[in-house]
Amino acid sequence: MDADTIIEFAEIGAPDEHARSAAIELHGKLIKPAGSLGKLEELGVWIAACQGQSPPRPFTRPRVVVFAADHGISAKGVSAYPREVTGQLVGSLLTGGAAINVLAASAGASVRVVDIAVDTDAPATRSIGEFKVRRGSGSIDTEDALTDEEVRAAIRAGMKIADAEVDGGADLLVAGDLGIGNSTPASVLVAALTGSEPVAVVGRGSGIDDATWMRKAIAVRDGLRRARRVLADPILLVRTAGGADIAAIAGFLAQAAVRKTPVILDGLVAGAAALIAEELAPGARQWWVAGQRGGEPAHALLLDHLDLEPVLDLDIRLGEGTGAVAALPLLFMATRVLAEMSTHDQAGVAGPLTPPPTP
Ligand SMILES: Cc1cc2ncn([C@H]3O[C@H](COP(=O)(O)O)[C@@H](O)[C@H]3O)c2cc1C
Ligand SMILES: O=C(O)c1cccnc1
Repeated sequence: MDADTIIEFAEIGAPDEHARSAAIELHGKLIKPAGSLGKLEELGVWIAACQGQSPPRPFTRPRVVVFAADHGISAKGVSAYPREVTGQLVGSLLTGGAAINVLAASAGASVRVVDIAVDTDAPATRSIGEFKVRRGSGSIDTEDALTDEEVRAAIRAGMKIADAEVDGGADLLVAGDLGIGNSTPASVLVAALTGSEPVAVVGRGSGIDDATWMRKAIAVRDGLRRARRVLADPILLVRTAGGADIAAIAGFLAQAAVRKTPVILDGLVAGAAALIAEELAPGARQWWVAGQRGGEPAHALLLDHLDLEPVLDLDIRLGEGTGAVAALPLLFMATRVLAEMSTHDQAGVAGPLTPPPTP
């Protein structure tokens, strides 16, 4: 095997305990009753621990990378949209008209689009095809999504992109997905890794009707039958029942943790990739926060499995990274509270009558 296709992650270290304690202590000194900023305090403490310093530095380069791929299963009528929409949407992301462009611009993040496996010659995808590992993918109800070589290339691509982003100064990462039909493989992976039945994971995806839901449930059932045979091997699992976008996102999320860079997780599809990433690089989840609770049933299952409590409850079920970026303003606030608020001493404001118990 080519050295470039061996998938190995450095051991995942935990976020810094000293910085965590220092941030908790600092929260107790700021001019507010201890704990009164609720979850914003917990988020700030987590960010300090990830950065290894208290107070944490306000983010300067939050970055969204959207991974686009086609899915063979879309030919089985599991989506509300035809497959060619994926390539068309890539064009929209590049010209700035997609949901993620608008949310990211509002929240102060920049967006990069990567064509990992879009089956098109459109100029838009050609120009971003540097990491392309194939065109499309196999129909996971009857065949593997990818070959062994392809799945490794996709994971490596995600790892390299995470490295390049961190080396380029990104201090907070989001992975987004784009691929008509991709909620089907994502649902299969969640069912496989959480031990759930098909009916518990099949959601409405891009807005499917009842007849489409039935076809999707059958596709998930058949995909799950194949996936369960390879459950013990995460690379084989994503090869069998995932896709190139999911594989690349898994590599990206695991490598972000290796690089000690915090991540906001998006919805079902990025979340399914997060399950794979946690299998590949145990402990990676310590570097992730869940942006919001989405509307897909499998999303709730995967968050439980990763033991992540979402910051928000917005019912976003789009993908593209939107559910993650929606929580970004809160992470900015949580960081700046620690970095910029005055302490009682600095402000000359008297503290509580009796000092609060140390947490
Ligand atoms: C206009 C449009 C924009 C999107 N942005 C993300 N998705 C999301 O929905 C699709 C997955 O749902 P399903 O499995 O039902 O096809 C993917 O493209 C995903 O990225 C979109 C879907 C559409 C139609
Ligand atoms: O939650 C998601 O990530 C999602 C849900 C439906 C369709 N595409 C993505």
